[in-house]
Amino acid sequence: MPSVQVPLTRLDPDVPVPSYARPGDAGADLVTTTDVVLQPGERALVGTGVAIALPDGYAAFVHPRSGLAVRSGLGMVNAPGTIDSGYRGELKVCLINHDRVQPLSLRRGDRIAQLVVQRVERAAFVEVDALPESERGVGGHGSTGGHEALSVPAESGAEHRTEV
Ligand SMILES: O=c1ccn([C@H]2C[C@H](O)[C@@H](COP(=O)(O)OP(=O)(O)OP(=O)(O)O)O2)c(=O)[nH]1
Ligand SMILES: [Mg+2]
Repeated sequence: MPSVQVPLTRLDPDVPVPSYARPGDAGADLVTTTDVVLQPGERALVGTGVAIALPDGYAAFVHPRSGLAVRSGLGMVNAPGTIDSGYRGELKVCLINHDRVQPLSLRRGDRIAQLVVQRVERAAFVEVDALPESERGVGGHGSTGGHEALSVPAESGAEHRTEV
């Protein structure tokens, strides 16, 4: 059951209105309006043919689709892309081919990304002399452990390991 109405215009009359593939889906699929071939490592900004007017207090996030990522290495350079509520331009997606070998071919109308609409807070950032203490404190970037199998062997030449 939709919980918010979002006015939408189609800048390309042939593209479908974004829709959720199944009940319970968080993302509504977006399509590319152009054919595009991406060489390994290449990126391209593609249009989706739609523009929206999100209500105040909402934002939308453009996420990659996992199937295309697994099958072809398709990703988004700036995932997730942030759509501001005041933005009235065409939703665009900055695609990238992460495959190291195979070029990736997309056809007009292919579903290339998904749009997740969310409520967002706007914060008042209040500068203080000292932050309140917390259990985590300044620990981050692996401070809770559990990733020993992923640590880079010393002989690999990695120079940027830091103790956390
Ligand atoms: O994947 C994306 C990301 C952004 N946008 C549009 C909507 C968003 O409201 C606007 C600005 O995006 P963002 O704030 O991420 O980019 P910026 O580099 O900060 O540009 P600006 O200075 O226009 O805010 O671009 C898209 O169409 N697709
Ligand atoms: Mg911005």
